[in-house]
Amino acid sequence: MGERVRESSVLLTGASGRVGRAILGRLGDAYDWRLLDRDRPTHEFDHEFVVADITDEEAVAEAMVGIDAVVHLAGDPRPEAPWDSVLANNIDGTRTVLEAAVEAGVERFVFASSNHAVGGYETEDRVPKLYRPPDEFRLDGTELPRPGNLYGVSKAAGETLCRYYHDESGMGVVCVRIGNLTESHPPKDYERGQAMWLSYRDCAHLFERCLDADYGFEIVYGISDNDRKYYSIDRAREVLGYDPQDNSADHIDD
Ligand SMILES: NC(=O)C1=CN([C@@H]2O[C@H](COP(=O)(O)OP(=O)(O)OC[C@H]3O[C@@H](n4cnc5c(N)ncnc54)[C@H](O)[C@@H]3O)[C@@H](O)[C@H]2O)C=CC1
Ligand SMILES: O=C1O[C@H](COP(=O)(O)O)[C@@H](O)[C@H](O)[C@H]1O
Repeated sequence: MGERVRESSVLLTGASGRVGRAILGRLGDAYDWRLLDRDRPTHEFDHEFVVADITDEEAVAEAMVGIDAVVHLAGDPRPEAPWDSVLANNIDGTRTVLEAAVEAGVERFVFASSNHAVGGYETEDRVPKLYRPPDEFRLDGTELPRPGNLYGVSKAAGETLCRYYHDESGMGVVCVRIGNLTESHPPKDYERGQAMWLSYRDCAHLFERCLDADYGFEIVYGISDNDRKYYSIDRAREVLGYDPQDNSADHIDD
């Protein structure tokens, strides 16, 4: 299978949120988007908008009709989210979206995973030097998940669901362990956030590559090309053609 054609119909779940905004802000005209969120949009979108909860199997199946690719962002993004919420929104919701995607013959599925799926690697003996440039420790996506909270557990479960549905159906799936997305500049006075910063520009480019590249099953890290980093972006470069333009070190005096 070669690179995607641009006329793809793409379902974007969780479209009203921050990551959705970063993607649509730059790629709004690049695909035929169908947006989905449980919250009604607070502003006008130039795209079809489905108000639905991703745990509603019928509504999700209906939203999947005619869709070529899915970017699945909907979920509870709070690192401190309680179990009942991540169980429903992040685990059950992700299973529902994956199931409907396979049923509808979707070709590409992009899952918003998180740095928190591997937060447990930030052990006391590794931090804070892990967040600083000379340190050579790197996670590259081949390591086992090691969540540091129940939210991270739910993201690791989402990745496992992605693996299962890929193996069952052959649908191309990429799990993006997103770092810390902030607009304009990296978080201030927060070394961890600077090491895993993802700019809006690089975020949109990465998701564009996830929609256009050819792959089977992948786990990649979604961060900018920061001097300070403990996540490798080599796999994203190799398989997806990710070519980030931003670096948190360039904003140190902002
Ligand atoms: N913003 C970041 O830095 C990071 C985000 N992520 C992941 O990316 C995804 C998007 O995150 P953000 O945009 O930051 O969060 P957000 O809270 O701004 O957006 C999430 C959207 O999903 C919707 N949603 C939640 N549960 C839903 C459900 N059951 N059915 C339908 N819609 C539902 C919400 O209404 C919201 O509009 C999340 O899965 C999050 O875990 C992962 C790592 C870092
Ligand atoms: O998965 C996520 O990670 C980012 C970064 O984590 P943090 O603990 O350094 O804030 C977080 O901001 C975002 O809300 C979450 O979904």
